[in-house]
Amino acid sequence: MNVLRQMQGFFWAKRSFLYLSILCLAIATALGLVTPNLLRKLIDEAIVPRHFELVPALALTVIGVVTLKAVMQFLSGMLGGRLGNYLAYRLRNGCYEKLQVLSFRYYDTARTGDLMSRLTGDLEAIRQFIAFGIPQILNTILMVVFGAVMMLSISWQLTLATMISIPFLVFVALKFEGKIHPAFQEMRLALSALTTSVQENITGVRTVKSFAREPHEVDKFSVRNERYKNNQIFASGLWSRYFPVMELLASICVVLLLGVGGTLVIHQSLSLGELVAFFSLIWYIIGPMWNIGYLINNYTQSEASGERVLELLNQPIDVKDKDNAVALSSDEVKGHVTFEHVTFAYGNKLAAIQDINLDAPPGSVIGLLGGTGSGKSTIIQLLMHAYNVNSGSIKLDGKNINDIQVRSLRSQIASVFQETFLFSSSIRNNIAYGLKDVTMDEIIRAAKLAKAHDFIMEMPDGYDTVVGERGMGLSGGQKQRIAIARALLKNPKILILDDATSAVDMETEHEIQSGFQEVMKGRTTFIIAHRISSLRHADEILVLNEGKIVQRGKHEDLITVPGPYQDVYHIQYADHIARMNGNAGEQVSS
Ligand SMILES: Nc1ncnc2c1ncn2[C@@H]1O[C@H](COP(=O)(O)OP(=O)(O)OP(=O)(O)O)[C@@H](O)[C@H]1O
Repeated sequence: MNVLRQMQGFFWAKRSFLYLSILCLAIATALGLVTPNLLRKLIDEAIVPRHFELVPALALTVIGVVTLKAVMQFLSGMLGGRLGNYLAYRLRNGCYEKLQVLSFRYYDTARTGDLMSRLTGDLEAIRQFIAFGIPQILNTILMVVFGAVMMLSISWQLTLATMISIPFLVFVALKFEGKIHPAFQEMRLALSALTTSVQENITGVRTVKSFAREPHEVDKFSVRNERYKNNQIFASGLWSRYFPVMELLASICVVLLLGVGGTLVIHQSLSLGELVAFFSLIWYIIGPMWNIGYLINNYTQSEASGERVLELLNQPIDVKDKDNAVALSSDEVKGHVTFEHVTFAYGNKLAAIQDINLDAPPGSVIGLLGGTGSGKSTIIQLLMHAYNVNSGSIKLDGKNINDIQVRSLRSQIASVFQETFLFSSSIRNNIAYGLKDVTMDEIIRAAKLAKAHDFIMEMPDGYDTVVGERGMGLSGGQKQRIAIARALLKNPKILILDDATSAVDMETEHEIQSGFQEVMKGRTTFIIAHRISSLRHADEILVLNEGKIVQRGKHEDLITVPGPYQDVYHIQYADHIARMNGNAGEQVSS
């Protein structure tokens, strides 16, 4: 119930549906009680005293009542269904919006399959509970209460006899629930493992195929499929045992009532009509008992689903705008970036970067070089305010980025990452991603600068060619060039190239970089690269090792001093250096 209270905001606007649905349900349940009474009348006042002229009117009344009850049930179901759908719709939107604002820190540990199941399976469980679960629970309560009152008004002795069987029925129902609940949970886990297999297999299809691991994947899937099948067999075994046991208990109750009721009729303390009416009321009490296990199960499952959805909705946002955060105006931003003693660690891990200082005046190019895990990408992530720094400060034009609206800050930055993500849409839309009012000419200009225009024009539909999910159908280099075009089109004040040209050949890298020279003018650019050729024109190169800056300076200076930069230079330019030395040797000897 606490879960429902917390979700109130999502369905409160349509609460009238809930009230009307409950009202219709109460009317339908109450109308259900009229039929046994009419039966009693029919037997005691028409059939036994042989007043057959009353039969047509009573029969018509029964039909009228049953029809009205059906209409009420329909309305209750329809209104409940609408409310359930409305709530699920609002929650789905709410969850999706939340996913957009959650910080990177959340995504560092989030699992795709888990999030998908919250947005699908869990939301469906909540919808079902609101649409059918709540009406069923209320229906059960109303049936038991109305039925018991009515029974008591007919015969307290028979009511007592009925009540004797109830503890047994409830006991069996609860025992069953105790077994079926874990079985369902196990089934859900097995299904989740099964879907994860499929998801990972499809996502990682290239890796699977390149390692020829198809048989292993098939085996893995078979094991999980088997586990799911066994769970289902176990659960259906439980169900198939449950109903016969309940039926047996109910039949014993009916036999008992026949005995007691028959005796009362013989001794004329009960009329025949009353006995028949009582029998049709028994199901008012026993019927709901059959469902009690299912209802409890349904309730606990939906509550668990509700908690999982609420956990996502209530997830704290790590990086968010301060109340007085300012919005940047593109015309005023110059792009002067400074890091002052910045230290940062992911979660409880060791610091990923330590005491980083840098000054990137507007229009300058900063190169970042360092081994794997040395902290290059972390510096960039912090500049985009993906995480909050642990200590120190990052400033843009002298303003601490903590005081700038996150979206406004990011709108000044365009990045091209190592891995390019393309949406399954046209190339044109992928290049113009996130930008409104972009002309085709601008898109083509950006694509030309990124050296993407020619290969796009060779594609069947040119810029309208739809690329597959994650850019399937394009080479790594082509994807990267589209990403570069996307970044250039954004016309940012700060450009980030995180190993941006790693997937293109040296020649194309050179071509793209000469394109960059032009577009980088007036923009502060950060280049992360493993190739010295990408960094050599930078105004300052920072060499990182284990999160610390170990060398800094210009290419020409860095190659002259012993250190990691010179080492990398020697490795990458071994041929060139050998040639130079050879020439020098020749000159000396000649
Ligand atoms: N999202 C994350 N969660 C936890 N730790 C992380 C995360 N990203 C990076 N790290 C850790 O932070 C350190 C610095 O990583 P970073 O990605 O900045 O290195 P890098 O120099 O860019 O490496 P590469 O050249 O391989 O991309 C590493 O020890 C890495 O394991």
